[in-house]
Amino acid sequence: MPVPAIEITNLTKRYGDTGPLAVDDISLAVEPGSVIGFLGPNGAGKTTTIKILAGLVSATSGSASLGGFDVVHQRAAAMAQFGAVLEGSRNIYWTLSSWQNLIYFGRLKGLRKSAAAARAERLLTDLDLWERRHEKVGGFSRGMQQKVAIAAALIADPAIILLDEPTLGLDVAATRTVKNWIGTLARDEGKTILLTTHQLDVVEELCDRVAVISGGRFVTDLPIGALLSQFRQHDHYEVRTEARADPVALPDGFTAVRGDEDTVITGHVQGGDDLYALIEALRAQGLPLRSLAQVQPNLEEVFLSLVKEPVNG
Ligand SMILES: Nc1ncnc2c1ncn2[C@@H]1O[C@H](COP(=O)(O)OP(=O)(O)OP(=O)(O)O)[C@@H](O)[C@H]1O
Repeated sequence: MPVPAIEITNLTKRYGDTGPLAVDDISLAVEPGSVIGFLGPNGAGKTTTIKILAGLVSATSGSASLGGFDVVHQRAAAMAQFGAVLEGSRNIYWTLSSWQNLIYFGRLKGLRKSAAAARAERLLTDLDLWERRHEKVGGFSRGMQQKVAIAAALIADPAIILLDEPTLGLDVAATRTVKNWIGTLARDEGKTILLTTHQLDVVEELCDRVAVISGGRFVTDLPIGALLSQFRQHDHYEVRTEARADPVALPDGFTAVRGDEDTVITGHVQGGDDLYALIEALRAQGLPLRSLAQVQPNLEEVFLSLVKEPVNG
């Protein structure tokens, strides 16, 4: 791999002298131009890790670097590598307009006024905010404010973008806009993006790779396809038959739920024999086979089983 865009080595964080480990010896190397989803339940250590990368929290031990620059020992160079939108913190000034915010953050990042203005125009146009650039951000909807926050993080055109819950609290339309925009930044502009989210459809759509953290430790770190295929070793089938008052007798491993129209039977099938046994059982009870489909787990199912039962990454 070329120099990783984001590198974390044996990183540990304990808040206070006696608190539990919020981050417990994690290591990660993210290839330039990739999008990595950082997933985990509440309190898993995601925000702490991002704050260490952003230079806002100091690590207890281990190291972190951005674009090859150590966030502690080469702080200025490391800080110039990224833009961040952090969860729950107000990343922009609500009493200023989006235009004023972007110029302010551009100047703060060391841009000349003309460069900041050119970049702000492009970002606000891309995000459909150009017409309203002189309105105060405080009067914007949550989705528009989030778009301005992301634009502010991108004002100096950083190579690395850290996004903590970028779609939190957004409605469907605003989520779609932000999601599309993250996709464009990754695909067309080659940015390296690390994002945390509890919205797994966001991860499934945008990420090349997923690292799942639980209790401060990585549970797994895999390309998204590999992660899903771990759960496809056994085919999961859904079979529909008619809804009857009597319970349906099923071979082991299958469960039935009776709806108004159909009875839906689901189960993991480890070979053709399992499926034949089910079909034979239905036939013996005079139940017609209305449909038979192979169903794939979605990322949410995968994530929940990872947190419950670790697999090797
Ligand atoms: N400033 C702090 N002082 C003390 N403990 C903290 C502090 N910030 C976080 N923690 C603790 O560190 C652990 C990890 O928290 P962190 O915010 O990193 O998790 P997270 O994965 O981002 O969770 P969420 O999905 O809820 O945002 C938690 O046990 C949390 O209570």
